[in-house]
Amino acid sequence: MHEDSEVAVLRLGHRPGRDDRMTTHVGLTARALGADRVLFPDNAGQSLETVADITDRFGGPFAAELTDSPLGDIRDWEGRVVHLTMYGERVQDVEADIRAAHESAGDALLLVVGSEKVSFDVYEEADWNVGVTNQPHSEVAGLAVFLDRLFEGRELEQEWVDADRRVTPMETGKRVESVDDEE
Ligand SMILES: C[S@@+](CC[C@H](N)C(=O)[O-])C[C@H]1O[C@@H](n2cnc3c(N)ncnc32)[C@H](O)[C@@H]1O
Repeated sequence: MHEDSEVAVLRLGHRPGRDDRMTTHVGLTARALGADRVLFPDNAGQSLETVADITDRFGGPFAAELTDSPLGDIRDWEGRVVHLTMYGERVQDVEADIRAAHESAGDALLLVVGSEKVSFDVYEEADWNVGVTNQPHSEVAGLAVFLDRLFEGRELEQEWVDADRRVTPMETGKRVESVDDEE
């Protein structure tokens, strides 16, 4: 979480039309919950634009990029690869090892989430295949729980820089303030 070693999220696969909102939400969730960067497949340009727009307005640092070689990105990753899958080891059993690799050993993490069927190569390339429960659900939910476990809740306190606007938390109602108006 903007510490020394990076946490990046790779969205594997994107079916235009059907996956538009899910791919965008993978990026928004990665940003909101402490990842440094998201990599989208190169047919997900609309999701990239949306995430970049949110980052412009609500702050960063956060990077969104397209990749034409997601499997190559996994193979060439200089760090450790965590693949989120309902078939994997239980997150509560492996989170401490993953956290130690990231925080103590300083390994960059690539968190991989799928859309449709994920090829077996990914299971083999991953350092950890991790299940957030071993029940089928969603890449967005799996990513959110995993990031919160990885950062042990510290991501909820993060400061946002270069934001144009900021939400003021309220018991009732909605308030969004321009950052320039306050400073
Ligand atoms: C809708 S699922 C489809 C998975 C596909 N049927 C397969 O065999 O890989 C899309 C993605 O959600 C994530 N996902 C779904 N359930 C999960 C779970 N229980 N734990 C972790 N990730 C999960 C995985 O990243 C998965 O690739």
